[in-house]
Amino acid sequence: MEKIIVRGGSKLTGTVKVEGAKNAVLPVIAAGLIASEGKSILKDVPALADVHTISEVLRYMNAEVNVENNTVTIDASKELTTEAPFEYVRKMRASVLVLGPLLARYGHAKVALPGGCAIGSRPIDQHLKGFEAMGAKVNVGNGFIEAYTEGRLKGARIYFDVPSVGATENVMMAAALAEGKTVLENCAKEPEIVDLANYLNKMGAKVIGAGTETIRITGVEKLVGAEHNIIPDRIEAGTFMVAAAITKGNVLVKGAEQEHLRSLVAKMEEMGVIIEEEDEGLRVIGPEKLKAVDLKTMPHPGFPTDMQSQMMALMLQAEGTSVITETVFENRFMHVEEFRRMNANLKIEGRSVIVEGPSSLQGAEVSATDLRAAAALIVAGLVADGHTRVTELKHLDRGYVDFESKLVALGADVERIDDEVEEEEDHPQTDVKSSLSS
Ligand SMILES: CC(=O)N[C@H]1[C@@H](OP(=O)(O)OP(=O)(O)OC[C@H]2O[C@@H](n3ccc(=O)[nH]c3=O)[C@H](O)[C@@H]2O)O[C@H](CO)[C@@H](O)[C@@H]1O
Ligand SMILES: C=C(OP(=O)(O)O)C(=O)O
Repeated sequence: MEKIIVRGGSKLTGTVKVEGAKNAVLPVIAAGLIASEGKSILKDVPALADVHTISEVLRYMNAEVNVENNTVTIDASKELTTEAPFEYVRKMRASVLVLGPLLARYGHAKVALPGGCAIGSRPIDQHLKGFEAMGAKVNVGNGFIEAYTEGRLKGARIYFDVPSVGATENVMMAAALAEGKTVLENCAKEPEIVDLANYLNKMGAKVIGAGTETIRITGVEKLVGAEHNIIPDRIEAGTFMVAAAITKGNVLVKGAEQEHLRSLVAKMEEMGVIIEEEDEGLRVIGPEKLKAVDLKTMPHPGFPTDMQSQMMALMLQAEGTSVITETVFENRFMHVEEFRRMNANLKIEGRSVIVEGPSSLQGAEVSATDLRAAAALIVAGLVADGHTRVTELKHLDRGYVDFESKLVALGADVERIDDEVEEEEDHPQTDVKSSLSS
């Protein structure tokens, strides 16, 4: 098993470039299924495990997908299979995003039920409610969701009970090929939804209002492949911003979009971090002392839940009591126990965590509980005394490209090793022959 070893104590300096956004590229690749003609060429695609998983899902469905040098080409013009088995959905929940495109194009889609995960139960009732409102019949049973419709989906007015990113995307894709007009209300407003709408529009869709509460879609009869550049990853950018701040460093995060990061920038500034907008991105300068703050995760433009664990690491270094309240996912505090192994002073109270800082963090063996927790533990390791060993790297690799190499380029002492090699070094196996002869 692989581990990342972090030796704390280095200040980060220099420049790091962010990749294309995982949460933008996954729905965009799923949307590639909707094009019955032409090829899509997607650029600035991050080389992530999740990108390979969603590409495998499309290939399973008979689409041609080529992933090379940050470019993905998709040709979905052949007849497609409309089912996605559990082996893919298990690896990556975003596989459910093929439901909308397939249902709209073929009137049928069957996808394994995603089930719960480490951060919460993550139901998909709002996706299904949207499809049903457009005339689909939906059956959930035997571990599958199956949706079908006679003829085309019909445009409808749909009010989401919660502003769900995935439901907004899935239903928006379905509505792009539906008959007539669809109005989606109480939509999620994340930048990744705007990116998906832009791609759909390049394919010939008529979507307006993405990024606001109300999205209006006029259905068209067919969509064709298009070229599209994926937006920069605001969560990867935010993670490096926190890494720079926690080490009292000075880092230019190239590609960080101030517009997408307002809530994070505001919170970090409240803590005393200096953040300057430059032509190429955001420069982050960590202060000698960080101030304690309170924060609450909320749908965009509120503070992103995907930055909650990294900010917890930063708060561990702040002077005083900080409170983090998680309102998006009901179980996204699994990393608290791992931070405690590093000597952090944290207390969970319902949906909040009370952080008493500054903690003198100590290196320990910790396990990544989800992908952001993986990054947060590594970031905490940058200021811990001694070695921090982070395991369960499959989570990290879902969402970060070359995380450790990028940190090393900024001056951190971080390496990925194979567990067995490390054990071999710690306890070299006795050479049986030489020990017998001695
Ligand atoms: C691939 C991707 O883009 N993942 C992001 C996406 O996940 P995802 O799209 O799964 O997250 P949602 O926005 O759907 O979830 C937000 C909240 O809505 C609830 N909910 C959602 C759907 C539904 O049908 N019913 C329901 O109750 C969820 O349980 C959760 O409490 O947005 C999350 C919230 O910003 C991020 O943490 C994830 O990184
Ligand atoms: C929770 C996340 O992603 P996903 O929805 O793909 O699990 C994340 O990116 O932090």
